[in-house]
Amino acid sequence: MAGDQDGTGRDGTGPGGTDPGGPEFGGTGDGAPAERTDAAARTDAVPAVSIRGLRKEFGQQVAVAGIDLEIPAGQFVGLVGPNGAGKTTTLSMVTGLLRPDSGTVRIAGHDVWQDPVAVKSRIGVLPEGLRLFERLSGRELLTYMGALRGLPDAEVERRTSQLLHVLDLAGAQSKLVIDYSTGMRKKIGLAAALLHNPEVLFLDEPFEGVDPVSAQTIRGVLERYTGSGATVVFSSHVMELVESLCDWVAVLATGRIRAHGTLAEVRGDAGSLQEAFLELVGARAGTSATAGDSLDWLGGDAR
Ligand SMILES: Nc1ncnc2c1ncn2[C@@H]1O[C@H](COP(=O)(O)OP(=O)(O)OP(=O)(O)O)[C@@H](O)[C@H]1O
Repeated sequence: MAGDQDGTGRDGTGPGGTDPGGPEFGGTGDGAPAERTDAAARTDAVPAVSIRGLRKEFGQQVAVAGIDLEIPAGQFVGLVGPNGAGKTTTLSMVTGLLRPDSGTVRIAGHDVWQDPVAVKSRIGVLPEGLRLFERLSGRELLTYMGALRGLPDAEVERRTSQLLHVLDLAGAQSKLVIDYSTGMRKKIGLAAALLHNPEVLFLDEPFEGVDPVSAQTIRGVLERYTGSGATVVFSSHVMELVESLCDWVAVLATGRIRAHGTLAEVRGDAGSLQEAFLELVGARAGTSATAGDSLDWLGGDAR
């Protein structure tokens, strides 16, 4: 019910005893905590993501119809919407992977298209349909990504070992990525996205195809990461997951933002986020019954 949570969507105890015990998410990772304090103070004032008039069409299809949204820093943010709502298109534009037709995006105050280097050093991305360097092993992939990010070798080695351990990939570290399962790919992709300790992490359906144990592990890592002041923005269709994880939610439908704010604000008087979501996206009453009638050939009675 509305108001039964403290708005954090988290109980503060962390996930089922998972103790990442290592990667200094949210810190500088280079032994400079004072810098991080300054950074945290800065991001208090500056939104993690600021979107203005964002629009994208594919031919006749308006995928994103002019979005304005400010995502506060230090939050666990869920971007939810039905199939085809424009979530992936929005995330692709926000992370600089797809050029918008119009509009601007700023990450921690930096324009994604005017200042791409500043933005890319501050973000981590786990995109939909993640493409990885398939012929590298998991460890080699992280080592390579660390080098691309310009991290010192010893630091890459340290972070890689810790991430592999925490994400339960240590046993598969020498296996080629092409031989990884769907869930393992998500986890190594997440490790690659976290390696440089970004300020804002964007995840497109991070829990899709992930078993409950791995989901809990990923959850633990992300909760630890946001707990230190970083921001996670993730897309999902799974309302229960969003409700249990997120501080802040934006609901997208037909390329437009239908609601945004804290979980309690978006849920309003509805019994659950799922109910609020169905109201917001205009789910048609009786849809399932109608579908049932039109499928009169389906099922045992029709044989
Ligand atoms: N490259 C493309 N070419 C043509 N149409 C596209 C392209 N990418 C997305 N679209 C269309 O834009 C709309 C938004 O798609 P998008 O993938 O952003 O939605 P989504 O909310 O991520 O959906 P889902 O939850 O099903 O992944 C859809 O109608 C889709 O068909």
